[in-house]
Amino acid sequence: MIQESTTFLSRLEQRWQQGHFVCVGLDPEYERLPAVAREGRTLEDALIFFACELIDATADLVCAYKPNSAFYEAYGDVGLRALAKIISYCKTTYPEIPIILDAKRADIGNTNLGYVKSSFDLLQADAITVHPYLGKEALDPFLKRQDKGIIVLAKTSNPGSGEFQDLLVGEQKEPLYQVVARNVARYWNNNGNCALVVGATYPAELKRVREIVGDLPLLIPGIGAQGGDVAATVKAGQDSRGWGMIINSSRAIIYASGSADFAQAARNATSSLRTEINQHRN
Ligand SMILES: O=c1ccn([C@@H]2O[C@H](COP(=O)(O)O)[C@@H](O)[C@H]2O)c(=O)[nH]1
Repeated sequence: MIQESTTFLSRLEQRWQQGHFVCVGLDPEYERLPAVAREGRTLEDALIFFACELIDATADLVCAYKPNSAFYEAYGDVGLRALAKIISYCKTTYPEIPIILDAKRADIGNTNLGYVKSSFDLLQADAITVHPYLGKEALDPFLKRQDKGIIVLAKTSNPGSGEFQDLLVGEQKEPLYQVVARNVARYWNNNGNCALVVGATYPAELKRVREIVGDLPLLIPGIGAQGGDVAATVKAGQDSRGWGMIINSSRAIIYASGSADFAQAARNATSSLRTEINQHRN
């Protein structure tokens, strides 16, 4: 039996209630880390130091953290150990803040059991991003985890996302991303643990997804380095309560300064984004 107060969604809602909608993306590239993080440290320790300093500097301002596994996998065992330690640090120090592992997993059912084990049971992430291409049946091992968040790609933020996602499909000739959004909200969310990814770079599509899915949570990347507009994002993305948004920014926050003051600069950038978001909420 899962205690409702410990689920991904309940913790997210507690953060929203306090006006927190920014998700800081923890996507470190060693070469871009400030000298103060690199000097005198191993690669593993530098990644950990950088991320934990960012977490300490922003924890009172965010609704979630989102490490993208690619940035850690790129460093092999060292990176994966760093990722595990960063997640463990955050969960121990700030247990109220959910951690989204951006890994865009999904395979056939029994292979997904491996992904579920590695992301939720070993790494202890609270939510994971998955792609919908294999369908609900295959994703069941993820969807069964009532305590976790299953965040399905619908309309991604990249310039070429329309190649497949905008294809008109089915009897209604609807864009594929809208069919994904509807199916996830209607048929996949039996455990109340689903969310969708919709890029801030597509505010019209974001608005349409919000109309389709009601109050389902939306992870919205594309603010900051990708140029998404905050006002348009909030207008289109907020739910009936003025909540429902996990607005991610990675590079614009974590590299706000390349110097010793990087953590304070990240705090300032997070705080400005938080203020701007709240200015545009109903
Ligand atoms: O549609 C998507 C899905 C995921 N992402 C990821 O979010 C961050 C964005 O980083 P920025 O530095 O703020 O651009 C990154 O991890 C992406 O892989 C996305 O951008 N768009």
